[in-house]
Amino acid sequence: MTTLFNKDALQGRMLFAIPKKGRLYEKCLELLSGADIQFRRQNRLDVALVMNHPMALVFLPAADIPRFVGEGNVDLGITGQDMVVESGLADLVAEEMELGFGKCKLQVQVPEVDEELQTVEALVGKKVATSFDVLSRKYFGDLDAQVNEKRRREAQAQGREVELLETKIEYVGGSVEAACALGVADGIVDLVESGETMRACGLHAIATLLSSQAVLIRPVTPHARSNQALIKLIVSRIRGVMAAAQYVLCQYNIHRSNLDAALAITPGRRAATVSPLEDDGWSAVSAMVKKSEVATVMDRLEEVGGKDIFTLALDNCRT
Ligand SMILES: Nc1ncnc2c1ncn2[C@@H]1O[C@H](COP(=O)(O)OP(=O)(O)OP(=O)(O)O)[C@@H](O)[C@H]1O
Ligand SMILES: O=P(O)(O)OC[C@H]1O[C@H](OP(=O)(O)OP(=O)(O)O)[C@H](O)[C@@H]1O
Repeated sequence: MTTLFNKDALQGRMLFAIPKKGRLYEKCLELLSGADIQFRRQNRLDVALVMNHPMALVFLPAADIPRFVGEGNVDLGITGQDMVVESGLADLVAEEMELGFGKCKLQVQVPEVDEELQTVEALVGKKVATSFDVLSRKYFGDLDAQVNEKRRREAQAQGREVELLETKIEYVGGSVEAACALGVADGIVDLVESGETMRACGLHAIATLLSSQAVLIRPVTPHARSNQALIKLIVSRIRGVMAAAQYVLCQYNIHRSNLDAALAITPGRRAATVSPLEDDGWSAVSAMVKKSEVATVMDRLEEVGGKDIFTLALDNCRT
């Protein structure tokens, strides 16, 4: 019987790594569907052959994807920027594009009630629990050095000995937010999006290590077997899905005397399309407008005499 965990089954296929579960999974499936990457994932299998391209999807833990990409075992991958930095392999991984979902911040959090621990300096020498131990060791390593240097200078001025402090970073695999309540740590370093988890645990943030979102990544040094043409096609399709999600097509009519003012409001991505109307002196304009700016753009078009203004959602596009 042939299994998908067989090198031969994957021979000649471009490999694309997708988080196997968790916060990024559903959004990745939407992106694959928008890019018309067709596959059927069999129950319990972490490899799926793509039906309409010589390609296979490999479902991996988000934390492992930077290594598989960086070492050239797969040709493309989606994971969080936080995972890329935490992997320590950022130099081997090229960020092809930010994907606009999975937005969060990696923050130092402490119990709100603990009045003595309201700055990161106050955590120096104490215990910090996290799943991001590489980033946390670096952050607190630098902070320990700064705090110790200050203490050393103060002690020297007073002619006394000083004890150097070292923050202890405790790795925990999940449910980091429970660490303080359980007495495992004085503070934590964990991801925050809405802040609900943090607040529910009586914690608040006192510093940010980094801001993150999902990214499409590829190896800096592609594998010799890589199908570069297919990689380029898939990247371009994903870019199209991303652009379609960010833009709408705005159409309106405008008298030619106000056309310049209107085009300054809707310059389009490259240029707006202007067509003459039968009605003397009027033009029809269509231009791509950022979704986030559409209400303001419509207000401003009305102000300069725009008529019959409407927007159309984009399903997909290439720009
Ligand atoms: N609350 C959140 N909001 C937005 N994005 C998040 C959030 N939590 C995590 N992420 C992003 O999703 C990535 C994967 O996190 P997730 O918690 O889904 O991990 P996971 O792969 O399911 O691992 P595990 O379940 O073992 O913790 C993170 O690295 C981060 O980039
Ligand atoms: O600010 P919020 O919107 O509340 O999100 C933050 C939570 O999301 C992540 O965990 P997730 O729920 O993915 O589960 P995990 O703890 O198992 O990783 C993170 O570790 C926080 O616990």
